[in-house]
Amino acid sequence: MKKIETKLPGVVIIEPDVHGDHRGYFMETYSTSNFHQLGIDNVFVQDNMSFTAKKGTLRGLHFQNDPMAQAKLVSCTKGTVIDVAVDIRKGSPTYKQWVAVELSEENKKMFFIPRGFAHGFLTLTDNVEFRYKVDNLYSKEHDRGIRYDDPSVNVDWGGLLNGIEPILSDKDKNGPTLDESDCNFKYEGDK
Ligand SMILES: Cc1cn([C@H]2C[C@H](O)[C@@H](COP(=O)(O)OP(=O)(O)O[C@H]3O[C@H](C)C(=O)[C@H](O)[C@H]3O)O2)c(=O)[nH]c1=O
Repeated sequence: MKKIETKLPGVVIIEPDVHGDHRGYFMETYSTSNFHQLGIDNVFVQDNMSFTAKKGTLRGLHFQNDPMAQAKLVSCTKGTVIDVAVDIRKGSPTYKQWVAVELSEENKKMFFIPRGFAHGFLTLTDNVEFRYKVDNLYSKEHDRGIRYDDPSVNVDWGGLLNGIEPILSDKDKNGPTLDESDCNFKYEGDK
């Protein structure tokens, strides 16, 4: 299992060891010991899975406010997405900066996003299966979203939107910018 740092401290890409043979392949996608070696000791308490039928659908940018903030370990097990994490911790040296990574059934990459970051993805294919582990339970009252096209964050979704609005939930379509939101994360040093 290999960890690749990004420009956002704590936000890392993980490449699992894939054991291929004539039948197909096997890989450990998570173990406490492997992740401890990577310096990730979050205790995951919930597994999620979403299915997105159409290419050009965007889910995000989402987070849960403290005290129900969630770190996420995400991967795409069918299809391909551009996955994005945004630093939304006021006072952080990388506040409002973002990183994007292509996750796919093909590349089997995983992406670890600590608490204090918004997360979202744009589907590049139809029939995307997206799976993730979170280290805090879902809390509807703490669930928040900010606009995928927040001009003060200025995420480059791979130039794939070219001004075409992606398929969005009503919540995401009408979401606030980060400055308009009641996001309550404060920077307390990089973990
Ligand atoms: C997140 C969540 C949602 N729900 C229910 C609430 C709604 O009735 C329904 C769909 O929720 P939502 O539209 O928020 O689903 P997504 O747009 O895929 O949201 C997710 O997408 C981005 C990419 C994320 O990183 C978050 O984990 C999550 O916010 O599932 C639950 O029952 N449990 C949950 O943990």
